[in-house]
Amino acid sequence: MEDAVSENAGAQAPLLVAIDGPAGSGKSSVSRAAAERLGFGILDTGAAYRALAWAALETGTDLDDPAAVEGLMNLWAYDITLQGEQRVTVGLVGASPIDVTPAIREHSVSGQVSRVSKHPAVRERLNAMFLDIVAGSGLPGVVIEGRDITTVVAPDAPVRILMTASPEIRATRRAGELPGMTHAQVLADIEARDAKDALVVDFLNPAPGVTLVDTSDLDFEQSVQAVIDIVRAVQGAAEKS
Ligand SMILES: Nc1ncnc2c1ncn2[C@@H]1O[C@H](COP(=O)(O)OP(=O)(O)O)[C@@H](O)[C@H]1O
Ligand SMILES: Nc1ccn([C@@H]2O[C@H](COP(=O)(O)OP(=O)(O)O)[C@@H](O)[C@H]2O)c(=O)n1
Repeated sequence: MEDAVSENAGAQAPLLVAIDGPAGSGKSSVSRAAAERLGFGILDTGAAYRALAWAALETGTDLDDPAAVEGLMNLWAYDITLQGEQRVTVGLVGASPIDVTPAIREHSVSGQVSRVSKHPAVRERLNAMFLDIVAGSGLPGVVIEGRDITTVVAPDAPVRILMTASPEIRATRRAGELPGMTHAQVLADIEARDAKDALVVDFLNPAPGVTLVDTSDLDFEQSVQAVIDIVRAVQGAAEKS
């Protein structure tokens, strides 16, 4: 990572587009489509928390023990693609990197991620890693999406968006992706995870200066366009000044 940063030391910093929001609001899919059309990269920060939880489960690390999780972070090498199909790899000392792209989306991991993401020291280290990845990307812009991106990770990003939707709508969207589960089960899962995550970060109310995009009544295309319009407006204003 350090090599990548120094190689790009002379390059202009990428335009940062920070997007927060709860599960099922459209953060990942809408951010990805908007980034592709803008020619930007996309950094899915949740994937790192998922990969860390996966690595902890894999190595028998106690997910509730911050020191143990930090110890694990000293031993892992994490990599994620910013463009094209998403690929996530984790290398643990002494082992070759493993492609964990599908594994980190499994229910067995999703249900455990909040246990590692609740530790402030772990968040701090991952947040620093996210900024390194963006700085070393060499891209004209990067959309970075996750739970506390607009407030903690990139509070100075030129574009900051909170993407929301009602819990019922979010559950309907997620249920469409999880054929084995009923709407009620998915809604219960989403509400439980919202409650746990909300103990650590407020991702339901926009901080000052953050633009709210409520996708409850927007279809996918309209949601992507809403993000692109906000980015273009900021780019236009920057060109004029
Ligand atoms: N505005 C929208 N209208 C309809 N479906 C949407 C919309 N935004 C996202 N989706 C769909 O909802 C599901 C969840 O979206 P996703 O991007 O994974 O949400 P998040 O990253 O916030 O958890 C996906 O299947 C996605 O295609
Ligand atoms: N910036 C972030 C991103 C994810 N996370 C944690 O990682 C989990 C998975 O994130 P995700 O973005 O993949 O989850 P979804 O919103 O896509 O379901 C969340 O439930 C949070 O516990 C976080 O704490 N901070």
